[in-house]
Parts: sequence; structure tokens; C-alpha cells
Amino acid sequence: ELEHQYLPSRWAVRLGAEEALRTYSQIGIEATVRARATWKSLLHVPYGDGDGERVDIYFPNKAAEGLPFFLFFHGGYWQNGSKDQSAFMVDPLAAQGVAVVIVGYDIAPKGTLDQMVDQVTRSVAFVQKRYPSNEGIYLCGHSAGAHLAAMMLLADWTKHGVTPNLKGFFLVSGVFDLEPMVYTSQNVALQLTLEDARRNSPQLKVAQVQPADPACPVLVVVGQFDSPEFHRQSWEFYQVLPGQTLCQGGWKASFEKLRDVDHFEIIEIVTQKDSTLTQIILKTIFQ
Ligand SMILES: N[C@@H](CC(=O)c1ccccc1NC=O)C(=O)O
Repeated sequence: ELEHQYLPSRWAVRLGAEEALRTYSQIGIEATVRARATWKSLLHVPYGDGDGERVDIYFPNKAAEGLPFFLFFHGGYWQNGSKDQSAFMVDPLAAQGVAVVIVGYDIAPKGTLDQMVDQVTRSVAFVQKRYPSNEGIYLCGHSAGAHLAAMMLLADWTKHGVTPNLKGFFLVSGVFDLEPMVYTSQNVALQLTLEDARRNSPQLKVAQVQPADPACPVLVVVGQFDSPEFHRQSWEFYQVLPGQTLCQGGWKASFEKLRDVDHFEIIEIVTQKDSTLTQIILKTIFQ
């Protein structure tokens, strides 16, 4: 049953599993080709010494001193996908004056989950150091990438010599309690022990975190056609986020079930400026 719950392609309603995966890849590749042809960009910029430690940065046309920066961590269960096919939201965000950073990290089996979390942390620190006059850093992740983004709520920035100007989180169809993954076939490549899974589960840790900026919005979103386990993951994470109920500190947490989309369509739609999720993102950045 866990195997089934954690295979998002099986829950696609409009397309068969294979076709849903193919469409997702195709839309990501096309959006990336379009983004690279349209916007001024810096591609394959290293944020560390490792080969996989690179980001693509896409800039809006108007060169401003302080731009908002939107960082995206792609999904693929920490073992598939790359920055080179994940520039979904570049067009609609750059058109509104947002710099978009698509983050690469070493997927399994090359990278372990601990390494990926460390890499993503360093990519955020890198953007803050390179663009210290940014007007806010917004983190967004899809699926496994939403897990990596959520781990940034727990990051200890003192080790990185910089406090990033974090202004918002968009956690799209994420996995926040990693224990179930240990019992699925995804763990063949990941090789997570129960201890690894728990250490890297924001679900178990986030309640103890003191948020730096209580005004920082954390949006947890899940697709209507995501599996019940994915709905549980998002809802339960939202429930333990500090600030969800109390007024004393915490983040500005919110939960949204996006109508009419599956696990892949939920991120495919941010290629379009009018989609609900694109509008939520833009409203959060420019409120
Ligand atoms: N093998 C999985 C693929 C998958 O989970 C996935 C694919 C693309 C983007 C995100 C995914 N899931 C979590 O990161 C499936 O068949 O659903």
C-alpha cells in the first residue's frame, strides 16, 4: 500500500502513469529551453566545489539593484530530475521582475540525502552572499524538492556566515515525514536508514524551531489528485508548523488544496502566468 501511495504517477487522472511522467519532463524541458532563449541568464554557476553544485540564474529585463530572488528545488524523489529541465516558473516570474534561480544538487546514488540538504543550504547562502541587496529570497520546492525547501526552515545559518533574507516558502506536494519512504522501492537508490529518515524529517523537528522572521509566509500546497498519503503529509506538516494556530511568533503558515491538478500538473501550471499557484506566488512576493 505504501508503494502505491508513494508512486505519484499512479494517481494521475487525466493521463496514464507513463504519459504523465513524460508530459512532466517535456514541459520542464520546453520551459527551460524557452527561459534560456528569452531571459538574460547565468548558467551553471558554481555555489561549491562539486560538479553538481551549480545554479542557473534567470534575470528580469529591468536591471534593478534589489530584486526579489525565487529559488526552485526540483522533485524526482532525490534520484531523478535536474536543474536543466526544471525552469517551470521562469517566464511568468521574470516577466514580473523576479530573478529565478533553479538549483542543481547531487541526486542519489551520487548524493546522499544529508549531502543534498547541505548542498541546498549552501545554494541559499550563496545567493544571499552574491546578491546582498536582494529584496527577499523565496524558496520553492516540488515533491522531494519541497522536502529540501522545508529543511531550510531548520537550517543553522551561523555555520554559513550569512543570514539569508528569507521572505517566503512555497512547499508544493511535499514529503515531510520520510519514514514511509524507507519501506518503498524509492529507497533502493536512496539507501536511507530509519535514523537518516528521522534526522531529515522536518515533520519531527520543525515544532522546536524559533522562526527568525514571524512575518515570513510558509505556504503548504497539495494537489486535489495527489494520493491520500501526500495529502496527509502536507496537512500534518502544516499542523505542526509553529504559528499555525498560536499568535506568539511562528511563521505565517497557510495550507491550500489546489483544485483539479495531480502531482505533476501542480508544478506544470506555474509555466503559466494566470494559474492559481503562479498568482499566489506573485501575490506573496509583491503584497
Ligand atoms: N517514480 C515516481 C516519479 C516521482 O515520484 C516524481 C517524478 C517527477 C517529479 C517528482 C516526483 N516525485 C517526488 O519527488 C512515479 O512514478 O510517480
